Amino acid sequence: DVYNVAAFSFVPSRVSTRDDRSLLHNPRRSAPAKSHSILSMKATSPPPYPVRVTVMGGGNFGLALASVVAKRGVPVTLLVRTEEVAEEINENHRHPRYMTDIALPRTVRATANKKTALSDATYIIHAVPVQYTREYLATVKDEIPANVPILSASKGIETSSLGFMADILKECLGEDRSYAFLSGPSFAREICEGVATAVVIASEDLMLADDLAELMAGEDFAVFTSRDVIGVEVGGAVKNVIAIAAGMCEGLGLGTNAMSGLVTRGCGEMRRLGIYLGARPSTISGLSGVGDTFGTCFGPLSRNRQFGYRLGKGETPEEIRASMTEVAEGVDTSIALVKMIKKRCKGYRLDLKYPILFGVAEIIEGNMKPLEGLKGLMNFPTRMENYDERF
Ligand SMILES: NC(=O)c1ccc[n+]([C@@H]2O[C@H](COP(=O)([O-])OP(=O)(O)OC[C@H]3O[C@@H](n4cnc5c(N)ncnc54)[C@H](O)[C@@H]3O)[C@@H](O)[C@H]2O)c1
Ligand SMILES: O=P(O)(O)OC[C@H](O)CO
Repeated sequence: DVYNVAAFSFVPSRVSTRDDRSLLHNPRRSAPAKSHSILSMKATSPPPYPVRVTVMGGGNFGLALASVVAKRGVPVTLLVRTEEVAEEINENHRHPRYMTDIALPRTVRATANKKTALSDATYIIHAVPVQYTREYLATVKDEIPANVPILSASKGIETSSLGFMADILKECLGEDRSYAFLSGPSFAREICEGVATAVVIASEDLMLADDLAELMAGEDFAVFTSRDVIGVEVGGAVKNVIAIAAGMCEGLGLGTNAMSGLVTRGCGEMRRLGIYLGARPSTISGLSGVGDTFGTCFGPLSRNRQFGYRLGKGETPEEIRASMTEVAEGVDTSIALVKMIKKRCKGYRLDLKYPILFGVAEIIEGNMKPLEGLKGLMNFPTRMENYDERF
């Protein structure tokens, strides 16, 4: 499996005692109950200082990150929305709705009591989808102790404010605490199965990023750090929109040439926007940018890609939305992205600078069919290939 062989090189050298079998893709992962059998559930040593982690959001990614922390031997509490879900997790070590075939580490404890979950947390991980975040934070804000750092794992742009997670968190929880942002190709299911995963944690407070990396890194979870918050956030938001386009490409029955061209041009739009907003180009080329775009566009697990695939097959955005039980962040983010680009990027004919991002938004809004979008991209005037120009 080329992806996983490549992933070996991401594992930091200090992790030398790993059992390499636990890093391999599990071909039997679709088999229920045994799907995580190659997981080495043993905890590695916890940090030599007292730490308690609380994860807000008991969806797929909240479960995955709670598992990562628990496997490091660190006490972790999952804050879920109902006592019924909490009881199910505490008694049967499974979530009743998300990844129901995955057995969580037994040390993951769940509660619906905000005070119990948050009052003594050393770090709080936020894994609630972007569009619900503001409303969610209003309900927990009073229980979050001052100064506790927050690690956000959500990817996207809020439709109401056109802000990234960094903007929303600072507005809702204040500018005084430190924030960090985890991103990169990291499907919840593969994390839970112990398949090798490499992510990046970005923070303006590099010591916080280092501490979180130290806390979370393990034999199957490599963590890199960065100071480039905007770069990491642009990648996380844009890659989901490119994945919708890639799914459409697949749904329309196009080939490898089309898919490769589309994803490369999409990454070019990501780079152009990132540079415009102050990102480092190398961040866009890294795990949270091009890396996550590859994982989301080419792998089978992405909900955004699945959304696009169904669009390509002829379903309407409304039909797909109504039938999806999980969040595909790229859908709302595509609309927000276009508005944000129009608001923040100077220059004219921005639709020609970001044809894929603008095209996906038009299709999601029902103004264009996927095939028309494709024809529009193919009928573009001849021009230089240049991803560095800002506008
Ligand atoms: N699933 C993954 O593999 C993955 C990987 C990396 C990043 N992410 C990101 O993590 C974030 C969370 O995604 P997920 O996959 O866990 O989502 P999900 O669809 O699995 O779960 C949704 C979560 O949102 C909560 N929720 C639903 N409606 C809500 C509401 N009105 N108010 C408050 N909470 C509500 C649910 O209780 C649940 O915890 C997203 O931004 C996603 O892009 C996901
Ligand atoms: O399933 P998706 O499309 O939300 O993607 C999940 C993660 O962002 C992959 O890194």
